[in-house]
Amino acid sequence: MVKICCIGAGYVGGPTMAVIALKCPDIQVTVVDISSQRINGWNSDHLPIYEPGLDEVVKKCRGKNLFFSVEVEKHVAEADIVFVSVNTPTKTHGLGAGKAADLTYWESAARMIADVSKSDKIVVEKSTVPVKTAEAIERILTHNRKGTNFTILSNPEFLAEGTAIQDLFNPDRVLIGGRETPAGQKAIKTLRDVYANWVPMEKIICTNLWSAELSKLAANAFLAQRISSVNAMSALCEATGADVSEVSHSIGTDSRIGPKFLNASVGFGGSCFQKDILNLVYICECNGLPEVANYWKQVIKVNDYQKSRFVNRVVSSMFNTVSTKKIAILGFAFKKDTGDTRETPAIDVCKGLLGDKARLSIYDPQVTEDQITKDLSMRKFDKDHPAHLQPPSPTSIKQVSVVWDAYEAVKDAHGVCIMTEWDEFKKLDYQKVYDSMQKPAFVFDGRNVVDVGVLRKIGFIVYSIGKPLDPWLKDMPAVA
Ligand SMILES: NC(=O)c1ccc[n+]([C@@H]2O[C@H](COP(=O)([O-])OP(=O)(O)OC[C@H]3O[C@@H](n4cnc5c(N)ncnc54)[C@H](O)[C@@H]3O)[C@@H](O)[C@H]2O)c1
Ligand SMILES: O=c1ccn([C@@H]2O[C@H](COP(=O)(O)OP(=O)(O)O[C@H]3O[C@H](CO)[C@@H](O)[C@H](O)[C@H]3O)[C@@H](O)[C@H]2O)c(=O)[nH]1
Repeated sequence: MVKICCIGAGYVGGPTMAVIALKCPDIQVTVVDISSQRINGWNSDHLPIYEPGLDEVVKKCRGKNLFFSVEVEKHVAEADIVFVSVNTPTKTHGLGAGKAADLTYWESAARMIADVSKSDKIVVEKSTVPVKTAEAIERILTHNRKGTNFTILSNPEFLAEGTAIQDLFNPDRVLIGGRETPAGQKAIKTLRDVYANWVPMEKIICTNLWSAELSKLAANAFLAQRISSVNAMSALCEATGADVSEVSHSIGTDSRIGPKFLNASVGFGGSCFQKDILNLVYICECNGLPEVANYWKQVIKVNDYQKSRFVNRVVSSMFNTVSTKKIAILGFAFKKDTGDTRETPAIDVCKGLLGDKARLSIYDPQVTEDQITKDLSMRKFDKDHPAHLQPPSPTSIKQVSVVWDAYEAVKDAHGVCIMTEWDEFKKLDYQKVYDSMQKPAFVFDGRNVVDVGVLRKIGFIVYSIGKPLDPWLKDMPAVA
Protein backbone atom coordinates (compact mmCIF):
# COMPACT_ATOMS: atom_id res chain seq x y z
CA MET A 1 0.00 0.00 0.00
CA VAL A 2 1.38 3.44 -0.98
CA LYS A 3 1.91 5.60 2.09
CA ILE A 4 1.55 9.37 2.08
CA CYS A 5 2.61 11.53 5.01
CA CYS A 6 1.73 15.23 5.11
CA ILE A 7 3.69 17.52 7.44
CA GLY A 8 1.38 20.32 8.61
CA ALA A 9 -2.23 19.72 9.66
CA GLY A 10 -3.51 23.20 8.82
CA TYR A 11 -6.08 24.73 6.47
CA VAL A 12 -4.32 23.08 3.51
CA GLY A 13 -2.82 19.86 4.90
CA GLY A 14 -6.01 18.72 6.68
CA PRO A 15 -8.62 19.15 3.91
CA THR A 16 -6.26 18.19 1.05
CA MET A 17 -5.20 14.93 2.68
CA ALA A 18 -8.76 14.11 3.75
CA VAL A 19 -9.86 14.37 0.10
CA ILE A 20 -6.89 12.29 -1.15
CA ALA A 21 -7.81 9.62 1.44
CA LEU A 22 -11.47 9.68 0.35
CA LYS A 23 -10.69 9.45 -3.35
CA CYS A 24 -7.83 6.94 -3.04
CA PRO A 25 -8.92 4.15 -0.67
CA ASP A 26 -5.77 2.16 -1.56
CA ILE A 27 -3.46 4.85 -0.21
CA GLN A 28 -2.75 5.26 3.52
CA VAL A 29 -2.62 8.94 4.41
CA THR A 30 -1.21 10.27 7.69
CA VAL A 31 -1.20 13.96 8.56
CA VAL A 32 1.36 14.97 11.19
CA ASP A 33 1.94 18.19 13.10
CA ILE A 34 4.08 19.44 15.96
CA SER A 35 0.98 20.98 17.52
CA SER A 36 -0.71 18.33 19.66
CA GLN A 37 -3.66 20.70 20.10
CA ARG A 38 -4.29 20.67 16.34
CA ILE A 39 -3.86 16.90 16.05
CA ASN A 40 -6.19 16.30 19.01
CA GLY A 41 -8.71 18.51 17.22
CA TRP A 42 -8.45 16.48 14.01
CA ASN A 43 -9.01 13.29 16.04
CA SER A 44 -12.08 14.73 17.82
CA ASP A 45 -15.67 15.62 16.90
CA HIS A 46 -14.70 19.31 16.75
CA LEU A 47 -12.25 19.69 13.89
CA PRO A 48 -9.73 22.51 14.39
CA ILE A 49 -10.93 24.38 11.30
CA TYR A 50 -14.41 25.21 10.05
CA GLU A 51 -14.92 24.30 6.41
CA PRO A 52 -18.28 23.30 4.87
CA GLY A 53 -18.33 19.58 3.98
CA LEU A 54 -15.05 18.78 5.75
CA ASP A 55 -16.65 16.92 8.69
CA GLU A 56 -18.31 14.36 6.40
CA VAL A 57 -15.12 13.66 4.45
CA VAL A 58 -13.03 13.21 7.60
CA LYS A 59 -15.65 11.01 9.26
CA LYS A 60 -15.77 8.70 6.21
CA CYS A 61 -12.00 8.01 6.17
CA ARG A 62 -10.60 8.66 9.65
CA GLY A 63 -9.31 5.44 11.22
CA LYS A 64 -9.55 3.61 7.87
CA ASN A 65 -6.94 5.15 5.58
CA LEU A 66 -6.71 8.64 7.12
CA PHE A 67 -4.79 9.25 10.34
CA PHE A 68 -3.69 12.30 12.32
CA SER A 69 -0.63 12.02 14.53
CA VAL A 70 2.07 13.91 16.42
CA GLU A 71 4.57 11.13 15.71
CA VAL A 72 6.10 13.20 12.93
CA GLU A 73 9.39 11.33 12.47
CA LYS A 74 7.87 7.84 12.53
CA HIS A 75 5.33 8.59 9.79
CA VAL A 76 7.79 10.52 7.64
CA ALA A 77 10.22 7.59 7.85
CA GLU A 78 7.51 5.14 6.71
CA ALA A 79 6.14 7.24 3.83
CA ASP A 80 6.74 6.92 0.08
CA ILE A 81 5.49 10.43 -0.63
CA VAL A 82 5.95 13.29 1.88
CA PHE A 83 3.89 16.44 1.37
CA VAL A 84 5.16 19.51 3.19
CA SER A 85 2.32 21.88 4.00
CA VAL A 86 3.78 23.94 6.82
CA ASN A 87 3.27 27.68 7.07
CA THR A 88 5.44 30.10 5.11
CA PRO A 89 4.57 33.45 6.74
CA THR A 90 6.14 36.81 6.00
CA LYS A 91 9.46 37.33 7.82
CA THR A 92 9.07 39.58 10.86
CA HIS A 93 12.75 40.36 11.39
CA GLY A 94 16.15 40.29 9.70
CA LEU A 95 16.89 40.38 5.97
CA GLY A 96 13.71 40.87 3.93
CA ALA A 97 11.58 41.53 7.05
CA GLY A 98 8.00 42.50 6.14
CA LYS A 99 8.37 41.07 2.63
CA ALA A 100 10.30 37.81 2.21
CA ALA A 101 8.79 34.42 3.05
CA ASP A 102 9.96 32.94 6.34
CA LEU A 103 11.15 29.45 5.44
CA THR A 104 12.11 28.44 9.00
CA TYR A 105 9.32 25.88 9.27
CA TRP A 106 10.07 24.50 5.82
CA GLU A 107 13.79 24.20 6.49
CA SER A 108 13.34 22.40 9.80
CA ALA A 109 10.88 20.00 8.12
CA ALA A 110 13.40 19.32 5.32
CA ARG A 111 16.25 18.66 7.76
CA MET A 112 14.05 16.29 9.72
CA ILE A 113 13.03 14.40 6.54
CA ALA A 114 16.71 13.95 5.60
CA ASP A 115 17.54 12.85 9.11
CA VAL A 116 14.88 10.18 9.62
CA SER A 117 14.55 8.73 6.09
CA LYS A 118 15.81 5.22 5.46
CA SER A 119 14.05 4.72 2.09
CA ASP A 120 13.77 6.79 -1.12
CA LYS A 121 11.04 9.42 -1.09
CA ILE A 122 9.21 11.92 -3.23
CA VAL A 123 9.07 15.22 -1.33
CA VAL A 124 6.22 17.47 -2.43
CA GLU A 125 6.15 21.24 -1.84
CA LYS A 126 2.52 21.92 -0.98
CA SER A 127 3.19 25.17 0.86
CA THR A 128 3.43 28.35 -1.19
CA VAL A 129 7.13 29.13 -1.50
CA PRO A 130 9.42 31.58 -3.29
CA VAL A 131 10.66 30.53 -6.75
CA LYS A 132 13.78 28.38 -6.44
CA THR A 133 12.89 27.06 -2.97
CA ALA A 134 12.92 23.55 -4.42
CA GLU A 135 16.59 24.02 -5.26
CA ALA A 136 17.41 25.08 -1.69
CA ILE A 137 15.38 22.20 -0.28
CA GLU A 138 17.08 19.73 -2.62
CA ARG A 139 20.44 20.91 -1.29
CA ILE A 140 19.38 20.41 2.32
CA LEU A 141 18.03 16.95 1.53
CA THR A 142 21.02 15.75 -0.50
CA HIS A 143 23.66 17.14 1.87
CA ASN A 144 22.05 15.55 4.91
CA ARG A 145 20.74 12.27 3.51
CA LYS A 146 21.78 8.90 4.82
CA GLY A 147 22.14 6.89 1.61
CA THR A 148 18.59 7.58 0.39
CA ASN A 149 17.37 9.44 -2.71
CA PHE A 150 14.89 12.30 -2.68
CA THR A 151 13.00 13.65 -5.66
CA ILE A 152 11.37 17.02 -5.13
CA LEU A 153 8.12 18.14 -6.74
CA SER A 154 6.21 21.38 -6.56
CA ASN A 155 2.45 20.87 -6.23
CA PRO A 156 1.02 24.22 -5.11
CA GLU A 157 -2.50 24.29 -3.72
CA PHE A 158 -5.19 26.57 -5.18
CA LEU A 159 -8.10 25.88 -2.80
CA ALA A 160 -9.88 28.86 -1.28
CA GLU A 161 -11.10 28.76 2.30
CA GLY A 162 -14.84 28.38 2.73
CA THR A 163 -15.02 26.33 -0.49
CA ALA A 164 -12.02 24.06 0.12
CA ILE A 165 -13.83 20.73 -0.24
CA GLN A 166 -15.67 21.78 -3.38
CA ASP A 167 -12.37 23.15 -4.83
CA LEU A 168 -10.52 19.94 -4.00
CA PHE A 169 -13.26 17.69 -5.43
CA ASN A 170 -13.44 19.68 -8.64
CA PRO A 171 -10.27 21.75 -9.12
CA ASP A 172 -9.81 24.08 -12.10
CA ARG A 173 -6.40 22.43 -12.40
CA VAL A 174 -3.79 20.47 -10.48
CA LEU A 175 -0.27 21.73 -11.06
CA ILE A 176 2.77 19.47 -10.72
CA GLY A 177 6.28 20.75 -11.34
CA GLY A 178 9.36 18.55 -11.41
CA ARG A 179 12.90 18.24 -12.72
CA GLU A 180 13.29 17.35 -16.39
CA THR A 181 15.35 14.28 -15.45
CA PRO A 182 14.16 10.63 -15.64
CA ALA A 183 13.78 10.59 -11.83
CA GLY A 184 11.87 13.90 -11.90
CA GLN A 185 9.54 12.70 -14.66
CA LYS A 186 8.93 9.39 -12.87
CA ALA A 187 8.00 11.25 -9.68
CA ILE A 188 5.62 13.53 -11.63
CA LYS A 189 3.89 10.44 -13.02
CA THR A 190 3.55 8.91 -9.53
CA LEU A 191 1.86 12.04 -8.15
CA ARG A 192 -0.23 12.49 -11.30
CA ASP A 193 -1.56 8.94 -10.82
CA VAL A 194 -2.70 9.87 -7.30
CA TYR A 195 -4.75 12.84 -8.55
CA ALA A 196 -5.96 10.92 -11.60
CA ASN A 197 -8.15 8.91 -9.22
CA TRP A 198 -10.65 11.77 -9.44
CA VAL A 199 -9.24 14.67 -11.49
CA PRO A 200 -9.58 14.43 -15.31
CA MET A 201 -6.16 14.02 -16.95
CA GLU A 202 -6.54 17.21 -19.03
CA LYS A 203 -6.81 19.22 -15.82
CA ILE A 204 -3.46 17.96 -14.50
CA ILE A 205 -0.77 20.35 -15.73
CA CYS A 206 2.85 19.23 -15.56
CA THR A 207 5.64 21.82 -15.77
CA ASN A 208 9.18 22.37 -14.64
CA LEU A 209 9.77 23.15 -10.95
CA TRP A 210 10.24 26.88 -11.31
CA SER A 211 7.14 27.42 -13.45
CA ALA A 212 5.02 25.61 -10.86
CA GLU A 213 6.44 27.65 -7.98
CA LEU A 214 6.02 30.96 -9.82
CA SER A 215 2.54 30.09 -11.14
CA LYS A 216 1.21 29.92 -7.60
CA LEU A 217 2.52 33.38 -6.70
CA ALA A 218 1.34 34.73 -10.07
CA ALA A 219 -2.19 33.31 -9.64
CA ASN A 220 -2.61 34.98 -6.25
CA ALA A 221 -1.14 38.24 -7.52
CA PHE A 222 -3.58 38.30 -10.47
CA LEU A 223 -6.56 37.49 -8.22
CA ALA A 224 -5.65 40.14 -5.65
CA GLN A 225 -4.99 42.65 -8.42
CA ARG A 226 -8.57 42.19 -9.67
CA ILE A 227 -9.92 43.04 -6.22
CA SER A 228 -7.70 46.12 -5.87
CA SER A 229 -8.76 47.19 -9.38
CA VAL A 230 -12.47 46.98 -8.55
CA ASN A 231 -11.86 48.60 -5.15
CA ALA A 232 -10.03 51.48 -6.82
CA MET A 233 -13.09 51.85 -9.08
CA SER A 234 -15.35 51.83 -6.00
CA ALA A 235 -13.72 55.05 -4.75
CA LEU A 236 -14.32 56.65 -8.14
CA CYS A 237 -17.92 55.40 -8.15
CA GLU A 238 -18.57 57.11 -4.82
CA ALA A 239 -17.09 60.34 -6.18
CA THR A 240 -19.12 60.27 -9.40
CA GLY A 241 -22.46 58.65 -8.50
CA ALA A 242 -21.75 55.44 -10.46
CA ASP A 243 -22.65 52.11 -8.80
CA VAL A 244 -19.75 49.68 -8.53
CA SER A 245 -22.02 46.61 -8.77
CA GLU A 246 -23.35 47.88 -12.08
CA VAL A 247 -19.83 48.63 -13.30
CA SER A 248 -18.62 45.13 -12.24
CA HIS A 249 -21.54 43.50 -14.00
CA SER A 250 -21.00 45.54 -17.15
CA ILE A 251 -17.30 44.81 -17.43
CA GLY A 252 -17.69 41.19 -16.29
CA THR A 253 -19.90 40.34 -19.26
CA ASP A 254 -16.86 40.87 -21.50
CA SER A 255 -15.71 37.27 -21.90
CA ARG A 256 -12.09 38.41 -21.82
CA ILE A 257 -12.62 39.89 -18.33
CA GLY A 258 -15.17 37.40 -16.93
CA PRO A 259 -17.65 37.91 -14.06
CA LYS A 260 -15.82 36.33 -11.10
CA PHE A 261 -13.82 38.08 -8.39
CA LEU A 262 -15.16 41.55 -9.11
CA ASN A 263 -16.95 42.23 -5.81
CA ALA A 264 -15.87 45.52 -4.31
CA SER A 265 -15.19 45.21 -0.59
CA VAL A 266 -13.54 46.80 2.41
CA GLY A 267 -10.39 45.01 1.19
CA PHE A 268 -9.08 41.52 0.68
CA GLY A 269 -7.83 39.51 3.63
CA GLY A 270 -6.72 35.96 4.26
CA SER A 271 -3.37 34.40 4.91
CA CYS A 272 -2.27 34.30 1.28
CA PHE A 273 -2.80 37.34 -0.93
CA GLN A 274 -0.76 39.93 0.96
CA LYS A 275 1.95 37.46 1.98
CA ASP A 276 2.38 36.07 -1.52
CA ILE A 277 2.45 39.48 -3.21
CA LEU A 278 5.00 40.77 -0.69
CA ASN A 279 7.05 37.70 -1.47
CA LEU A 280 6.70 38.33 -5.21
CA VAL A 281 7.78 41.95 -4.69
CA TYR A 282 10.83 40.79 -2.76
CA ILE A 283 11.79 38.29 -5.46
CA CYS A 284 11.47 41.03 -8.12
CA GLU A 285 13.67 43.35 -6.07
CA CYS A 286 16.26 40.62 -5.54
CA ASN A 287 16.31 40.02 -9.29
CA GLY A 288 16.92 43.72 -10.08
CA LEU A 289 13.38 44.41 -11.31
CA PRO A 290 12.25 47.44 -9.25
CA GLU A 291 9.60 48.54 -11.80
CA VAL A 292 7.94 45.13 -11.67
CA ALA A 293 8.18 45.13 -7.86
CA ASN A 294 6.50 48.57 -7.69
CA TYR A 295 3.72 47.45 -10.01
CA TRP A 296 2.70 44.62 -7.65
CA LYS A 297 3.28 46.70 -4.51
CA GLN A 298 0.50 48.97 -5.68
CA VAL A 299 -2.03 46.13 -5.28
CA ILE A 300 -1.32 46.09 -1.54
CA LYS A 301 -1.25 49.88 -1.27
CA VAL A 302 -4.74 50.11 -2.78
CA ASN A 303 -5.92 47.40 -0.36
CA ASP A 304 -4.56 49.38 2.60
CA TYR A 305 -6.12 52.56 1.17
CA GLN A 306 -9.50 50.82 0.94
CA LYS A 307 -9.41 49.86 4.64
CA SER A 308 -8.35 53.32 5.85
CA ARG A 309 -10.90 54.94 3.51
CA PHE A 310 -13.59 52.85 5.19
CA VAL A 311 -12.52 53.88 8.70
CA ASN A 312 -12.43 57.51 7.63
CA ARG A 313 -15.95 57.23 6.19
CA VAL A 314 -17.21 55.87 9.52
CA VAL A 315 -15.54 58.55 11.61
CA SER A 316 -16.32 61.50 9.33
CA SER A 317 -19.99 60.46 8.96
CA MET A 318 -20.47 60.28 12.71
CA PHE A 319 -19.71 63.96 13.32
CA ASN A 320 -15.97 63.40 12.95
CA THR A 321 -15.60 61.37 16.12
CA VAL A 322 -16.49 57.91 17.35
CA SER A 323 -15.00 58.49 20.79
CA THR A 324 -17.02 56.54 23.42
CA LYS A 325 -19.63 55.64 20.77
CA LYS A 326 -20.69 52.01 20.52
CA ILE A 327 -19.97 50.51 17.10
CA ALA A 328 -21.25 47.01 16.30
CA ILE A 329 -18.86 44.96 14.16
CA LEU A 330 -20.75 42.26 12.29
CA GLY A 331 -18.31 39.63 11.08
CA PHE A 332 -14.62 39.28 11.87
CA ALA A 333 -13.46 36.41 9.62
CA PHE A 334 -11.74 37.42 6.36
CA LYS A 335 -14.62 35.95 4.33
CA LYS A 336 -17.78 33.96 4.97
CA ASP A 337 -17.81 30.23 5.74
CA THR A 338 -14.50 30.24 7.59
CA GLY A 339 -13.39 31.02 11.12
CA ASP A 340 -9.98 32.15 9.83
CA THR A 341 -9.02 35.71 10.77
CA ARG A 342 -5.52 35.92 9.29
CA GLU A 343 -5.10 39.37 7.69
CA THR A 344 -8.85 39.98 7.93
CA PRO A 345 -9.69 43.61 7.07
CA ALA A 346 -11.76 43.62 10.28
CA ILE A 347 -8.52 43.83 12.28
CA ASP A 348 -7.37 47.06 10.61
CA VAL A 349 -10.85 48.59 10.70
CA CYS A 350 -11.29 47.73 14.40
CA LYS A 351 -7.84 49.06 15.23
CA GLY A 352 -8.64 52.27 13.33
CA LEU A 353 -11.89 52.73 15.26
CA LEU A 354 -10.24 51.86 18.58
CA GLY A 355 -7.61 54.49 17.75
CA ASP A 356 -10.46 57.01 17.71
CA LYS A 357 -11.60 55.59 21.08
CA ALA A 358 -14.77 53.83 19.88
CA ARG A 359 -16.32 51.05 21.96
CA LEU A 360 -16.68 47.91 19.85
CA SER A 361 -19.19 45.10 20.16
CA ILE A 362 -18.08 42.31 17.85
CA TYR A 363 -20.06 39.32 16.59
CA ASP A 364 -18.90 36.59 14.22
CA PRO A 365 -20.60 33.18 14.05
CA GLN A 366 -17.28 31.30 13.78
CA VAL A 367 -14.60 33.35 15.54
CA THR A 368 -13.93 33.00 19.27
CA GLU A 369 -13.45 35.85 21.74
CA ASP A 370 -9.94 34.60 22.45
CA GLN A 371 -8.99 34.82 18.76
CA ILE A 372 -10.45 38.32 18.37
CA THR A 373 -8.61 39.56 21.46
CA LYS A 374 -5.35 38.07 20.21
CA ASP A 375 -5.80 39.57 16.74
CA LEU A 376 -6.46 43.04 18.09
CA SER A 377 -3.42 42.90 20.37
CA MET A 378 -0.87 41.41 18.02
CA ARG A 379 1.60 43.05 15.70
CA LYS A 380 1.16 42.69 11.93
CA PHE A 381 2.49 39.36 10.54
CA ASP A 382 2.90 37.74 14.01
CA LYS A 383 -0.50 36.12 13.73
CA ASP A 384 0.55 34.13 10.65
CA HIS A 385 2.81 32.01 12.81
CA PRO A 386 1.37 28.82 14.35
CA ALA A 387 -0.71 29.29 17.52
CA HIS A 388 1.78 27.41 19.68
CA LEU A 389 4.46 29.97 18.80
CA GLN A 390 2.26 32.96 19.57
CA PRO A 391 2.26 34.80 22.89
CA PRO A 392 -0.39 33.65 25.39
CA SER A 393 -3.78 35.31 25.13
CA PRO A 394 -3.41 38.91 26.28
CA THR A 395 -5.77 40.44 28.77
CA SER A 396 -8.82 41.63 26.89
CA ILE A 397 -8.88 45.11 25.45
CA LYS A 398 -11.16 47.28 27.58
CA GLN A 399 -13.02 48.95 24.70
CA VAL A 400 -13.96 45.62 23.08
CA SER A 401 -16.71 43.16 23.91
CA VAL A 402 -17.38 39.99 21.93
CA VAL A 403 -20.97 38.75 21.83
CA TRP A 404 -22.70 35.70 20.40
CA ASP A 405 -25.65 37.26 18.63
CA ALA A 406 -25.95 40.00 16.00
CA TYR A 407 -28.93 41.64 17.77
CA GLU A 408 -26.97 41.77 21.02
CA ALA A 409 -24.08 43.45 19.18
CA VAL A 410 -26.25 46.21 17.68
CA LYS A 411 -28.24 47.01 20.86
CA ASP A 412 -27.76 50.70 21.77
CA ALA A 413 -25.07 51.04 19.08
CA HIS A 414 -24.55 54.30 17.20
CA GLY A 415 -23.31 52.52 14.11
CA VAL A 416 -23.00 49.07 12.53
CA CYS A 417 -20.03 47.99 10.38
CA ILE A 418 -20.48 44.86 8.25
CA MET A 419 -17.07 43.29 7.83
CA THR A 420 -17.85 39.76 6.58
CA GLU A 421 -20.51 38.72 4.07
CA TRP A 422 -22.06 35.99 6.27
CA ASP A 423 -25.49 35.04 4.82
CA GLU A 424 -27.18 35.74 8.16
CA PHE A 425 -26.33 39.45 7.87
CA LYS A 426 -28.41 39.64 4.69
CA LYS A 427 -31.39 38.17 6.50
CA LEU A 428 -31.35 40.28 9.71
CA ASP A 429 -34.58 42.05 10.67
CA TYR A 430 -33.22 45.55 10.02
CA GLN A 431 -36.34 47.23 11.43
CA LYS A 432 -35.60 45.45 14.73
CA VAL A 433 -31.95 46.48 14.43
CA TYR A 434 -32.95 50.12 13.80
CA ASP A 435 -35.38 50.16 16.72
CA SER A 436 -32.70 48.97 19.16
CA MET A 437 -30.02 51.49 18.06
CA GLN A 438 -29.19 55.09 19.03
CA LYS A 439 -30.34 57.70 16.48
CA PRO A 440 -29.26 58.73 13.94
CA ALA A 441 -28.49 55.09 13.20
CA PHE A 442 -25.65 54.38 10.75
CA VAL A 443 -24.86 51.27 8.71
CA PHE A 444 -21.47 50.97 7.01
CA ASP A 445 -21.58 48.00 4.68
CA GLY A 446 -18.06 46.83 3.82
CA ARG A 447 -19.34 43.88 1.79
CA ASN A 448 -22.35 45.25 -0.11
CA VAL A 449 -24.73 42.76 1.51
CA VAL A 450 -27.62 45.01 2.56
CA ASP A 451 -30.36 46.44 0.37
CA VAL A 452 -29.44 50.12 0.64
CA GLY A 453 -32.90 51.35 -0.51
CA VAL A 454 -34.78 49.26 2.06
CA LEU A 455 -32.50 50.37 4.90
CA ARG A 456 -32.76 54.05 3.97
CA LYS A 457 -36.54 53.71 3.98
CA ILE A 458 -36.36 52.34 7.54
CA GLY A 459 -34.42 55.45 8.53
CA PHE A 460 -30.77 54.35 8.51
CA ILE A 461 -27.97 56.49 7.12
CA VAL A 462 -26.23 53.96 4.90
CA TYR A 463 -22.75 53.82 3.43
CA SER A 464 -22.13 50.90 1.07
CA ILE A 465 -18.78 50.52 -0.71
CA GLY A 466 -18.86 51.99 -4.22
CA LYS A 467 -22.60 52.83 -4.17
CA PRO A 468 -24.13 56.26 -4.75
CA LEU A 469 -23.69 58.16 -1.50
CA ASP A 470 -26.37 58.84 1.08
CA PRO A 471 -27.24 62.60 1.02
CA TRP A 472 -25.84 62.74 4.58
CA LEU A 473 -22.39 61.68 3.35
CA LYS A 474 -22.22 63.66 0.13
CA ASP A 475 -20.04 66.57 1.17
CA MET A 476 -17.92 64.67 3.65
CA PRO A 477 -14.35 63.79 2.73
CA ALA A 478 -13.75 60.13 1.79
CA VAL A 479 -10.26 60.36 3.24
CA ALA A 480 -10.02 62.59 6.29
N1 LIG B 1 -4.87 28.64 3.79
C1 LIG B 1 -5.09 28.52 2.51
O1 LIG B 1 -6.20 28.70 2.04
C2 LIG B 1 -3.97 28.15 1.57
C3 LIG B 1 -4.27 27.80 0.25
C4 LIG B 1 -3.23 27.45 -0.62
C5 LIG B 1 -1.92 27.45 -0.16
N2 LIG B 1 -1.64 27.79 1.12
C6 LIG B 1 -0.24 27.69 1.57
O2 LIG B 1 -0.11 26.44 2.28
C7 LIG B 1 0.81 26.56 3.37
C8 LIG B 1 0.13 26.15 4.66
O3 LIG B 1 -0.95 27.04 4.90
P1 LIG B 1 -2.04 26.75 6.02
O4 LIG B 1 -3.06 27.81 5.87
O5 LIG B 1 -2.44 25.32 5.98
O6 LIG B 1 -1.17 27.00 7.35
P2 LIG B 1 -1.53 26.61 8.84
O7 LIG B 1 -0.82 27.55 9.73
O8 LIG B 1 -2.99 26.44 8.99
O9 LIG B 1 -0.89 25.15 9.00
C9 LIG B 1 0.48 24.89 9.01
C10 LIG B 1 0.76 23.82 10.09
O10 LIG B 1 2.13 23.40 9.97
C11 LIG B 1 2.58 23.04 11.27
N3 LIG B 1 4.04 23.00 11.29
C12 LIG B 1 4.92 24.03 11.17
N4 LIG B 1 6.19 23.56 11.19
C13 LIG B 1 6.09 22.21 11.34
C14 LIG B 1 7.07 21.15 11.42
N5 LIG B 1 8.39 21.42 11.32
N6 LIG B 1 6.64 19.88 11.59
C15 LIG B 1 5.31 19.61 11.68
N7 LIG B 1 4.35 20.55 11.60
C16 LIG B 1 4.74 21.84 11.42
C17 LIG B 1 1.99 24.12 12.16
O11 LIG B 1 1.94 23.69 13.51
C18 LIG B 1 0.60 24.31 11.53
O12 LIG B 1 -0.39 23.53 12.19
C19 LIG B 1 1.29 28.01 3.32
O13 LIG B 1 2.48 28.05 2.59
C20 LIG B 1 0.20 28.74 2.57
O14 LIG B 1 0.66 29.87 1.90
C21 LIG B 1 -2.64 28.12 2.00
O1 LIG C 1 -14.56 39.58 -5.56
C1 LIG C 1 -13.96 39.41 -4.50
C2 LIG C 1 -13.39 38.15 -4.12
C3 LIG C 1 -12.73 38.05 -2.90
N1 LIG C 1 -12.62 39.13 -2.08
C4 LIG C 1 -11.88 38.99 -0.81
O2 LIG C 1 -10.60 38.47 -1.08
C5 LIG C 1 -10.12 37.71 0.02
C6 LIG C 1 -9.64 36.35 -0.43
O3 LIG C 1 -10.73 35.58 -0.87
P1 LIG C 1 -10.57 34.15 -1.57
O4 LIG C 1 -9.57 34.24 -2.64
O5 LIG C 1 -11.90 33.69 -1.93
O6 LIG C 1 -10.06 33.24 -0.36
P2 LIG C 1 -8.63 32.60 0.02
O7 LIG C 1 -8.91 31.43 0.89
O8 LIG C 1 -7.72 33.66 0.51
O9 LIG C 1 -8.06 32.00 -1.37
C7 LIG C 1 -7.03 32.64 -2.10
O10 LIG C 1 -5.76 32.31 -1.57
C8 LIG C 1 -5.48 30.89 -1.52
C9 LIG C 1 -4.15 30.73 -0.80
O11 LIG C 1 -3.06 30.86 -1.65
C10 LIG C 1 -5.49 30.34 -2.94
O12 LIG C 1 -5.21 28.94 -2.90
C11 LIG C 1 -6.85 30.60 -3.58
O13 LIG C 1 -6.83 30.14 -4.93
C12 LIG C 1 -7.13 32.11 -3.54
O14 LIG C 1 -8.44 32.37 -4.05
C13 LIG C 1 -11.29 37.65 1.01
O15 LIG C 1 -11.10 38.61 2.02
C14 LIG C 1 -12.50 37.99 0.16
O16 LIG C 1 -13.54 38.56 0.90
C15 LIG C 1 -13.17 40.35 -2.43
O17 LIG C 1 -13.07 41.33 -1.69
N2 LIG C 1 -13.84 40.45 -3.63
